[in-house]
Amino acid sequence: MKQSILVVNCGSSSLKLALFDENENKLASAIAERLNGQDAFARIDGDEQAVTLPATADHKQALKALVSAFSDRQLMSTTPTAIGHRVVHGGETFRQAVLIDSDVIKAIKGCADLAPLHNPVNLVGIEATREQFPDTEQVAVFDTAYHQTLAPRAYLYALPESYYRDLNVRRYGFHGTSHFFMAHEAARLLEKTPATTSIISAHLGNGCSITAIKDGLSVDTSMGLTPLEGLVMGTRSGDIDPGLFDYLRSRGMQQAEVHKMLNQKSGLLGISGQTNDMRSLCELADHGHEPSALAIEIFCFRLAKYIGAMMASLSQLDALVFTGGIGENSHRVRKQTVSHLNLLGFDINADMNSHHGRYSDGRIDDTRSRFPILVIPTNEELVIAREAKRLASIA
Ligand SMILES: Nc1ncnc2c1ncn2[C@@H]1O[C@H](COP(=O)(O)OP(=O)(O)O)[C@@H](O)[C@H]1O
Ligand SMILES: CC(=O)OP(=O)(O)O
Ligand SMILES: [Mg+2]
Repeated sequence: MKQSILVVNCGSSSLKLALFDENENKLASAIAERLNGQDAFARIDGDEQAVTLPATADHKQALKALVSAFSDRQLMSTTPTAIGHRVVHGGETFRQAVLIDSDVIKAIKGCADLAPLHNPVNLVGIEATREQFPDTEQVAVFDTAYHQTLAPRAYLYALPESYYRDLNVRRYGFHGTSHFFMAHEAARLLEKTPATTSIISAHLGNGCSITAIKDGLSVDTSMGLTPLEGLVMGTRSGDIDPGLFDYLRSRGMQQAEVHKMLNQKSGLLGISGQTNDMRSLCELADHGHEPSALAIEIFCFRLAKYIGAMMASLSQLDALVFTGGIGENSHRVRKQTVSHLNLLGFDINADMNSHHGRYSDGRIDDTRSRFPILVIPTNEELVIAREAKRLASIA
């Protein structure tokens, strides 16, 4: 019988699916967007015809519809042999991926307070696939797991120690699956081994984070207790002064309102007043829209400052790596970011940067640059599929 591994990534309003065969070939991938609201929309990559969904479809309905569409279009012939789920917050409970059982589900629920936008919806995905494929082994792969090698100097906040001891308040870090993949891909491209490779990995998607990786291990990262800390993101503010809470409260704003403002109305969207989509922002900026140009500049400046900060954790640097939808595609963001780092010795090659993809080694640094600069497409789904295959003991 043919084996296949289904990878499920549930975001707050989206569902991404990928299907792999036992040899890690991607058989199909699909996305459903605008779930739990109006105008849900789904499509299979490489297929122009949309997959029909009820307008107010939730994650469960979207999953069913996409799995049936995979079968109807002959992309999937049998029940998957294993299912891998992205789970955002594993707290300190999960240092690595695990097979899902009822205790694991309970523990993931236990971490939900720390990632209220992500974990509950990850659990909806797990419940939906357990219902649809009750006999298939399921594996949870945590964004936080790769960052469990951070030392106390990097993960502790300068708060009274009881907050860590009694309330688990610490920096956890996220996007670990992508940063782990960068550590391995960069080593491969540089013809080294991960255990001897040190990089700074900038994952720039809707959520953005940066990680210092020393000899293959995460040693510092920009996201903290929740995925709100650090870089400027699509709709999240990243770092702010916590004094803002007192000030806004004194001006009559409620906690829920502040939460929504910082998570959903800030970042690129907040500054530009237009969109959280970097591609659209670049177009707007090209047409002279100043708030969009400013949003891009604040995004790049914060990122550049963090690249400098990440160097404090490393004793050698083999490459600066850009990944995620923005990191892989926006030559403007890469150029503007590196322009703040000339004093540290980073220099980009304008031609290689704007024609990235023409060169198979991923390099975009100039010969003058002290450090290699790489663009590497991320593949979180492949890492999740590998973990699912490993833990579900597929031959
Ligand atoms: N050609 C491009 N130029 C600039 N930004 C791009 C381009 N292609 C994609 N992006 C940006 O990548 C971001 C989405 O990244 P992605 O990694 O796909 O997100 P997610 O975190 O949802 O997986 C969006 O801001 C999008 O505009
Ligand atoms: C943790 C996080 O920010 O995830 P995403 O980029 O999917 O929002
Ligand atoms: Mg992504």
